[in-house]
Amino acid sequence: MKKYLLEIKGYIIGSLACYFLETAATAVTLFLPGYLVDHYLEGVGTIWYLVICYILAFSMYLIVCYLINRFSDYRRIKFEKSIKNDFFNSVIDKNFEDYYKFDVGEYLSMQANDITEMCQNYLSPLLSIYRSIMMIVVFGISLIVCVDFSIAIAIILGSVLASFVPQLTASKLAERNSTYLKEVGKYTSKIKTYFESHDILDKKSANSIKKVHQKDLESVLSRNMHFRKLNSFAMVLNGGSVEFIAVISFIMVAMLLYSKSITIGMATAAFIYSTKFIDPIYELNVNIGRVKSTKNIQEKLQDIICSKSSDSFKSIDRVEKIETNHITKTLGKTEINLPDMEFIYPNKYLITGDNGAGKSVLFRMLMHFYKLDNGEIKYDELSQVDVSLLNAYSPQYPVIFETDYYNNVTLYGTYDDKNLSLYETFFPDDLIEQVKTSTMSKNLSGGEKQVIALLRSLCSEKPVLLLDEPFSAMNEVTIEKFLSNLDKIKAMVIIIAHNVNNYSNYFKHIYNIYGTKHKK
Ligand SMILES: Nc1ncnc2c1ncn2[C@@H]1O[C@H](COP(=O)(O)OP(=O)(O)OP(=O)(O)O)[C@@H](O)[C@H]1O
Repeated sequence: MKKYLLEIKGYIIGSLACYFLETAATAVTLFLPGYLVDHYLEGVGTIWYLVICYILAFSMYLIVCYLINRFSDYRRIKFEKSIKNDFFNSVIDKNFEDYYKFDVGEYLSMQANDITEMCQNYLSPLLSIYRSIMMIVVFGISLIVCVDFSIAIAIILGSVLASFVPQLTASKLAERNSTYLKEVGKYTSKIKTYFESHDILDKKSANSIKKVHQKDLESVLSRNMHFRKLNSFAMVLNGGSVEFIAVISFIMVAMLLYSKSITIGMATAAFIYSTKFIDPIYELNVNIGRVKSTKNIQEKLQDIICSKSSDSFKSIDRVEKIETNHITKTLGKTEINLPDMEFIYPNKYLITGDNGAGKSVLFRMLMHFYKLDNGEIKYDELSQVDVSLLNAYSPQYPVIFETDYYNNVTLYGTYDDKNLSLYETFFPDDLIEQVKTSTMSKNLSGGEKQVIALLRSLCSEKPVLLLDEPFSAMNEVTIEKFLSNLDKIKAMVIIIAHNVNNYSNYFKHIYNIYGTKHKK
């Protein structure tokens, strides 16, 4: 958090300076009524003097309040922007295993809710704590100087004791808040799937989904209620301890007035100060609680932002031969045994096999997303290499960005388009025309999306293309046109595909994978 606070130190200093001016202006407006009560008989000049002082102090207070709000907006936006950016970049940079520690919905919820919530409940309350301390000090001194020492000491001591009360509930509150936010992450993940299921739902299944959703919603809100229940109690406890100071000062003013130890003006000032003194103490208590309630969220976000994926293998961008030897991998209850395979640049390979045999898992191992349990994968005799510049991976379900054709195939301009027009000739003209003219690639058909995914892999110009079911939504004409151009691709191409009989004649090298054992 320190790094983010340092980034906005200018705004923080500006805010603190404004808080000081606000406190000074308030202290003057609090002092003047009592002074007026004791000195109004001194003449019209004194009264005018006090009126002008009051108007000036009040005007300064208004101007400073405006500045405080502006500083608050700027620092809040900058703070949130830095954290959201760092969070997004860290998630994007994570390796496969680290990334899948959380679900996409949980990341969405953290990016959209947790960070915003943390900024709301951390930054402003943290500065408000300083503001409250400043007010307590200034009002405390004013009480001692302008009112009466014994009242001032009683109020100050009571305040110090009251400021410890939030500690009683703070850690429990933080724990409940973090449990609630975790549930919100899971809920976001689930409703994402429910909304995506919209098109397959009929009236009956829609009702089932509504019931399941209602249960999920009740579960997440019950967590919120659990947090709020304690929060309500904490507020009453913290508020009550602060209000108790008002009771003490009331009793003391009454006794001092009775014994004629203070004037009516001093009593007026004591009432006004003690009421105003209570506000910052109350705020101090509430804000300490709010800052503490974000502790667990802060730790979770910091874990994600600070943990760097530590693969520091040698990066390679060309390869002559890839070999797999005696690979086994257990995922959940499934044990996968893969046959030994050899892939030579720039040959083209077809991989086929039963559903669930481990074909996609093989690609994830070639990408080093999964670590092997046994066996090895060698890239030109090397087993510890960074393959991100070598392999272009196209997963079973095409990833389509919410942008146009060009940005999709070049991945927002990352890849060169020098051979794009050549690659476009690998597909039927009318299909390419349709894909190119669509302004929002998200709306394309399944087969059209697969065209985009293939063109993106080709434009990467990487020497190894790993294409997982690239034709599953394409018609035969399109598939055959692409396969008849296969030899024009200057890369090692490994394709996972079913209905092998239809296009096995396009491949000289075919591997069949039937090695999965299901554990009991
Ligand atoms: N992360 C995972 N956790 C648990 N099991 C997994 C995981 N990933 C894959 N599996 C299991 O491993 C097996 C192989 O999956 P894989 O996706 O490689 O199959 P596939 O050969 O590509 O099948 P298909 O042709 O149906 O796409 C399946 O039984 C799958 O359920």
